[in-house]
Amino acid sequence: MIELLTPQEMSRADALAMEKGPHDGAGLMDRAGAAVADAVLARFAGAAGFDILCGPGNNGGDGYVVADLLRERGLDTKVWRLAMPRQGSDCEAVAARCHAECAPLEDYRPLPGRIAVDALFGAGLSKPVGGAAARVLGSLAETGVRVVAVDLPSGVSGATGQVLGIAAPAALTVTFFRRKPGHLLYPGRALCGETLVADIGIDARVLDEIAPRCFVNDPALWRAEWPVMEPDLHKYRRGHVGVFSGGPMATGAARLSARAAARIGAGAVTLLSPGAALAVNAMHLTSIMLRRVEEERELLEFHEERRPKAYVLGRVSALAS
Ligand SMILES: NC(=O)C1=CN([C@@H]2O[C@H](COP(=O)(O)OP(=O)(O)OC[C@H]3O[C@@H](n4cnc5c(N)ncnc54)[C@H](O)[C@@H]3O)[C@@H](O)[C@H]2O)[C@@H](O)CC1
Ligand SMILES: [K+]
Repeated sequence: MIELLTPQEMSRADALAMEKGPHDGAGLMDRAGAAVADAVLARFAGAAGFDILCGPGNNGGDGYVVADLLRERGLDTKVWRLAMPRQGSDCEAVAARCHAECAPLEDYRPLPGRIAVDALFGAGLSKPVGGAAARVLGSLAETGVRVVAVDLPSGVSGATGQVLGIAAPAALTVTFFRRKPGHLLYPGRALCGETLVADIGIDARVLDEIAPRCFVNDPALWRAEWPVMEPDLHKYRRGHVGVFSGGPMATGAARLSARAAARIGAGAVTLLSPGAALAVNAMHLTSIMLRRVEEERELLEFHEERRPKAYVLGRVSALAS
């Protein structure tokens, strides 16, 4: 089963990992930034340059690490900061040792051919994006500059996938440890582009304490509950379903229900049809059986004979008593 973590659960995972070691906050951030830089280089090494858009929190901290690593490679790299790093944060520590050139975010203009690394907000997004950040994200979306999002496209809620204010679509999103619901739920899912999950050295055992309640809808989640057919199973042991049809002008829902019952594994399905609709139903049925049931007596006869396990009836079903 693949766990999904809400932003709060992810913060707890970070905190537990720091508590248990071996990496402290800045160490995890170094690994997160390195994972993003590796992904950027693997796909966009030939870009004209790299603009790293950094917010004031730890998402921005990942951005400073990316900027330093790309700069060390001799690549044209520039940091555009929305605000100074939050005091006392891991972001502040990594920003202090970042050697990339820094400029205010409001002076940033997207240039074709360059890559924008979006490290404005991640798990800590707490209100709709406005001001300079919103203008920049809007201009990224308009110019179609390729964006690599750190953790999540800024503006996308990790909890719900909803956009708070504005978000720029990313070509690639690199997230850490586990995905968040916002990576899978629309519109976040579409805004993330390709999503990579990087191992940043958090021990999976932290999940025992967090006890996540949300998982990727994958066969591993429900395969154990899937009914297994024994080799000697036959249709008379898989239940019979009776489906009531309406009159000649109201037969569709009943046939859809009958097909659905057959598809989910009923051994036999009988469509119980008023006489006037028999021909209409017969025209459309192959493996579903058809039987005239118009009066209570006919239903009782069918019931005695076939002992169905379930009946499906809708608004148009009616019997003459
Ligand atoms: N050491 C750590 O804590 C690690 C954190 N990681 C990164 O840290 C991120 C989470 O960091 P934070 O919890 O600091 O949160 P963020 O950096 O996502 O954002 C929090 C900051 O942004 C401000 N903010 C939030 N929404 C805003 C808005 N709409 N407009 C203007 N300002 C806004 C908040 O006031 C706060 O200063 C993750 O997404 C991940 O990228 C990873 O590097 C792993 C290690
Ligand atoms: K981001």
